[in-house]
Amino acid sequence: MTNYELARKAYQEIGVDTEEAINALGKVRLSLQCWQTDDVKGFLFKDNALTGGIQVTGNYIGRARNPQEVKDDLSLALSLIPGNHKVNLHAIYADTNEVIDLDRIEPRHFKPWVDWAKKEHIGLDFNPTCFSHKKSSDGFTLSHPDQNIRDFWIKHCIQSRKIGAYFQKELKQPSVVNLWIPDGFKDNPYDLITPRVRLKESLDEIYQEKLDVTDVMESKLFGIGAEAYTVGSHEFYLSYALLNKLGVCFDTGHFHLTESVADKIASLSVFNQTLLLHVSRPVRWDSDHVVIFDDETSKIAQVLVRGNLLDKVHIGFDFFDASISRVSALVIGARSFQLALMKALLEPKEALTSIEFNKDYSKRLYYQEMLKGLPYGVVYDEFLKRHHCESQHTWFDKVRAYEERLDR
Ligand SMILES: C[C@H](O)[C@H](O)[C@@H](O)C(=O)CO
Ligand SMILES: [Mn+2]
Repeated sequence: MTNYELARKAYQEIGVDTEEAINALGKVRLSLQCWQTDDVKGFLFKDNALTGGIQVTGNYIGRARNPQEVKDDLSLALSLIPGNHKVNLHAIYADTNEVIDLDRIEPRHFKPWVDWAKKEHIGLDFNPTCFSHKKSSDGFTLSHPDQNIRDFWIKHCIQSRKIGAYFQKELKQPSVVNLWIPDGFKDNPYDLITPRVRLKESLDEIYQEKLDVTDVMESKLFGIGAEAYTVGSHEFYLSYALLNKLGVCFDTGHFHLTESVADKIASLSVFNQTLLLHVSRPVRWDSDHVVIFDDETSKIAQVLVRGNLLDKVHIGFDFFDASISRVSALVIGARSFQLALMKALLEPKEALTSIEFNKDYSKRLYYQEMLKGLPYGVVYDEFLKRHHCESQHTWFDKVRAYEERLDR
C-alpha cells in the first residue's frame, strides 16, 4: 500500500473522504503579493524610501529590479504552488517607460501585466500605493488637512479602481482593489474625529462611481512612527463598508496580538460581508513575517472550511522578508496555508457538528486532539502529485538552482 492509500484508509475510518478534500483544495485561489519579490520598491519611484510605517529588513541576494525579474520570480513561485492563483499588484508596479505620477496611472500602464497574467492563466488584484511618495511624506494622504494633497490621493485611488475594473474585464474573474493608507499620529492627537471625517469624505468621492470591481478597505492598529493613532481604524472601515456595501480586508498583522482574525471572519460571514484576507504573521508587532503553519493560520483555515467560506472570501498574502530567499518565502507562505486548509478539509464535519449540538464536549475535545495526529501531510503530498507539482522534498532545490543562475 502507498502512503496515500494508508492515509485515505485512516481518514475513511472517521468518515472523511480524502478525494473530496483534494478536489476542494484545488479550487482555492490564493493571491500572491508581487511586493515580496522586490522589497516593496516597485518601478515608478525607485529611489524613494519605503515609508508609511512598514519595513523590510534583510539583504538576501537576488532582489527583483525590474518588471521582467518580478514576473520571472512570480512565475517560478506560481509553478511551485498547485492550483490556479492570482497575483496582487501595487500601483507602483506600473510597467511603463512613461514618467507618470500616481494620479495619472491608467489601465494601459498595466497592459504588460495583463498580457503576462493571460499567459499564466491567473487573475490580478490591485492596490493604490499611498506611501513611499513625496505627497505622503508627513504621514497623511486621504485624511490630509490640505485639500490639494487629499485630491491627489483621491485621484490616485479612483484611477486604481479603474485599473482593477480593467483587470476584471480582461481576465474574466474578480479583481479585488484594496485600499490601505498609512495616515496616523506618532503621539496622542487632540482631535480624534476630524481626520476621520476627512477620510470619510475622500472615500465618498473615491467610491462614487460604480465599477465592476471588488472594493475593500484595510484597517490597521498602528504603524511604525504612527503608534498612537490610526485614522483608518477597524471600526471606521467596518462602519463605512457596511453602510456603503463595500468589502473589508483583514490583515492578520493589523490587530492586537490576542485578537482572533478567525473569529472576526466568522462574525462578518453572518452578514455576508465581502472580505479579503491579507494572511501574514505578526511577531510581537505588524512585522509581516512569512506565513507558517501555526495556530492562527490553522484557525483561519478552519473557519473558512467549517463555515463554507472558501468560495466567498478572497484570500491574499501580505508579508515581505528580505532576509531569506524571496521566492522561497512566497512558496513557503502559500504551501503552509494550503496545508492548513488541507488539515481543515479533512475534519469530519458532520460528526463534529452533531457532537457539538449534543453538547458532548468531552468527545469534541477528544476529536480535536485526535485529528492532530492524522496524516494530512500525506494527503497534501498526493494533492501536489495530482497537480504535477514538485514535492515538499524537491521544490526548495529548484528555487536554489534558479537563484544560483541569476545575475542580479
Ligand atoms: C505593502 C503593504 O503592506 C500593504 O499594502 C498593506 O496591506 C499593509 O498591510 C500595510 O501595513
Ligand atoms: Mn496588508
